Amino acid sequence: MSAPAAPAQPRVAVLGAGSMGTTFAMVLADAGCDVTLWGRDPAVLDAVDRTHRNEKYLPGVQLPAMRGTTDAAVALKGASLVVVSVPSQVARTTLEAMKDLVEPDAVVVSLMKGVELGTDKRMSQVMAEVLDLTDERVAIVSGPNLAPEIAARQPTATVVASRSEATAQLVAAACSTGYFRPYTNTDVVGVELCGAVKNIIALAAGMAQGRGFGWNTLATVITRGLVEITRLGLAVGAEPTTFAGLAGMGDLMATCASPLSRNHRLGKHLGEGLPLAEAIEATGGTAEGVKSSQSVLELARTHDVEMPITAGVVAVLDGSLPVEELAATLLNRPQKSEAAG
Ligand SMILES: NC(=O)c1ccc[n+]([C@@H]2O[C@H](COP(=O)([O-])OP(=O)(O)OC[C@H]3O[C@@H](n4cnc5c(N)ncnc54)[C@H](O)[C@@H]3O)[C@@H](O)[C@H]2O)c1
Ligand SMILES: O=P(O)(O)OC[C@H](O)CO
Repeated sequence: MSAPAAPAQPRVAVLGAGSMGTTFAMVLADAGCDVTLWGRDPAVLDAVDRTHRNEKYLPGVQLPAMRGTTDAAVALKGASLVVVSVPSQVARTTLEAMKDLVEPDAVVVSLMKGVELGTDKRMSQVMAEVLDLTDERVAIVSGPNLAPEIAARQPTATVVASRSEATAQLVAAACSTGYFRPYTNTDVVGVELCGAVKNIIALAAGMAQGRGFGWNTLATVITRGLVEITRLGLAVGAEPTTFAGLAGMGDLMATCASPLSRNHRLGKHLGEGLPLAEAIEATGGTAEGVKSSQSVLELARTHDVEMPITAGVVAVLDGSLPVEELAATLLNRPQKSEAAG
């Protein structure tokens, strides 16, 4: 089956009116798409519809013209592209409630960077399962894409991945603007895993910063984090070239280094000694790594892949390892060759 043809001005439904859903809706509208943003909060969606502002998630940002609605039927009617941007752990229930409303040929795009708890499935797998999608109807957008910077229309690049190059090109064309440049890729597994696992590594980077450690430690966490991501990715069929790209090293650098990252901030709060519940409260927004660390570690165990940073983060989060002991736990493992990966 070939990829669906692109209409001149694609009608797009964006599901999830948080910081990334709203930001990507802005990119799509700037790129010339006819956009409807769906969310649950009537006050937020009413303001998006009437004044094109979302002060709750993107304070001070003037959005281009778009519709806002809490009615999924309104958003999905006639939409040839459906973009999903809810927290990963609610993707399945959100889509199940709407599955009869999605147009039969619509391409469904995930912005989500998580792995489902209980099933260890990536978001493209969850979407395909719930909506009964062929490969040609599934795409992922992932890269160094901190929403507040995109919303300020700062120069940004990303990766649009689909098993179908034609679908990736169609989605890339729909979101291409003077400040947002998508590259296509057919490695859905690699692009998606990079996006989910970098959040866990960013938690570790934040913990290191919260403990007062400097650049050497940060560079070590990033570099050895990439080794972990690569190990797991290769075990589940990712392409080796993806890890050095925007969705791999690119997103890892942005998320581990920037205080705009919720995962980084949450890790920092933990490193400074806040208990998990207080750290989550202080961070605000969705920090996917908290839950995905468990599913990623399970996935790693299923494939017999060693992920010491991920295991350490899980142990800190579940309270079995004090955050002050994380560094020593990682550094005191048996000596090994870097060439061993
Ligand atoms: N914010 C970023 O910089 C960024 C960038 C790239 C990708 N992402 C990814 O995008 C996804 C969404 O993140 P975000 O930053 O927009 O999160 P957010 O916390 O800003 O917003 C989450 C949105 O989901 C809604 N939501 C929460 N529970 C829900 C439920 N049960 N059913 C339906 N909707 C629900 C919230 O009301 C909110 O509108 C995540 O997977 C994240 O990793 C975020
Ligand atoms: O705020 P975070 O930690 O979810 O990171 C946002 C994006 O994924 C960065 O690319």
